[in-house]
Amino acid sequence: MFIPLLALSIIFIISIFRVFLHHPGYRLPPGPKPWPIIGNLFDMKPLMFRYLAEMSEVYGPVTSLWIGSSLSINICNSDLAKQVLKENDQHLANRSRTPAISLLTNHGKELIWADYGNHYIRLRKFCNMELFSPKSVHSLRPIWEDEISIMVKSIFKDCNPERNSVLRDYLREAAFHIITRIVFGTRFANREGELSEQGKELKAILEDEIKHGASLGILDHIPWLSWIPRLQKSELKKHKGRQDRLARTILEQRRTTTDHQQHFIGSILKQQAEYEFGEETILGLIWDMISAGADTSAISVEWAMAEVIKNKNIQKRIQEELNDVIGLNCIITERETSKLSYLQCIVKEVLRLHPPTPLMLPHKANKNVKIGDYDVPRGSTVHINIWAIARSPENWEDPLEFRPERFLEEDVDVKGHDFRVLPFGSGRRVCPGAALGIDMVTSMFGHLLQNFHWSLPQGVKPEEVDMLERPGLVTYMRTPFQAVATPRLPLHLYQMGNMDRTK
Ligand code: HEM
Repeated sequence: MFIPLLALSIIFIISIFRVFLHHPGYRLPPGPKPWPIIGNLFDMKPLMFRYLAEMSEVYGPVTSLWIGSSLSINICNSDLAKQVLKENDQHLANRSRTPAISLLTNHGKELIWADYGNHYIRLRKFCNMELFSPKSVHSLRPIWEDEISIMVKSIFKDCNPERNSVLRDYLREAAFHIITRIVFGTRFANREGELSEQGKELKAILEDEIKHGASLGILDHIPWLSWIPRLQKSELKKHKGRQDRLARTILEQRRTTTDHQQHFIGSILKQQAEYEFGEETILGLIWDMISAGADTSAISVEWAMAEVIKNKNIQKRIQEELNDVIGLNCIITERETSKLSYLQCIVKEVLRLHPPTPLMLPHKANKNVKIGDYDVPRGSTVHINIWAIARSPENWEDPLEFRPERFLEEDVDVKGHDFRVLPFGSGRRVCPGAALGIDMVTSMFGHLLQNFHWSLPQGVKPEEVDMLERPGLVTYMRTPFQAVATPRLPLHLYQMGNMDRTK
């Protein structure tokens, strides 16, 4: 009895020391008072970006929270975001990893969770030059056009005025096949949607990934208590083993087949020697691309559909544009996308109002820096609340209104150059898949609106649609959005192959 009590007292005293005296002489941003050991853990809310936005109304645009004994600095203002992502970018480009993420990524041996340094710079160069160059993104287009055509046919098959479509089911299915084809160069299902054994395993792993990524035990936030065994550790190790086994098998199969299609594994294997990739890095890169690429696009299209279907005038205007530019006897191709200016504005507006990663990904300071009037000590985590910044009345007129026209009135970049709207982040760690993401979202959304007229389910009023988010690193709508689809093109077009449906 005496020894546990003594141990607890020592932990208590150390924690007080760590929370209150750890950063003497620093002027830290204001925030709610932390408790010993746990810091502000009990202040945390499932929708953290909403809570942090409320907190900034009380304490100001830069605030701090103690998560256990880790300091988290939260930015809710576009000028301060610029200080983080532009002026101090080099010193704030590391990543904060929970123990679970460290285990799944071998302490950041891949790209997304790697700290900024030689390994990261090499990988990032490879991504920018090889995987996401404009030429590569362009050559991947047939993959997503084919998958979108399969999605349209599947919605058409299920069309029935009595039946509500759960859009997320179609979008996730399409995004899964697009991203796995882009990465592996293989479709893991037949045209009827029946998954192969590898496809089933891939899907199961991705479902588990969400579960593991989201399951942050309280102890995970208190790094200096890392000696206490974590219950989920063995489960995480099992998950990682399963991931590696599957990716290794597919990698070996791809190594021995020659094809001329563009896909990520092909580029990785071709450049492996030049960029000195070890197996660990290749496997990590594969899972990075799949996890970063699939949900973000499906989420954006689901939000876009909800906003447009709620607002009949916007749906009417976009369909008029589609009629004028493309007509009713063929479907959109890449050639026309650039002429669909209202469609592009809708995509920008949805990324402004509903960024799929509202707090981006956590950055970490590798040096003491100053942001605004405050110190950001080395080792602290920095979150940029891009959700709050894009809804700030300081930056936007009627910020909560979904009004795509604002982007017709002002040409605003959404790929990291305008700090009022940062759905892809900015600076060194800006999303390398931004152009691909925008193209995929524009294409999916455009096809859905060109092929079908959409209405809310019988009896549902626009104001009754649940526009809250589901908690997580990426934010789907809390309630899967449902709508009724009615075909608007000549029926024979839904039966054709993708190529035959174009002009
Ligand atoms: C609508 C679609 C997308 C959105 C909104 C989005 C958004 C973001 C954001 C906010 C970040 C974090 C930036 C930061 O921490 O500073 C990020 C990072 C990343 N994204 Fe995307 N993304 C999208 C699509 C994609 C796609 C399609 C891919 C690849 C197939 C991709 C791959 C990545 C990778 C690898 C990173 C990590 C970059 C790094 O740490 O250096 N993303 N993305």
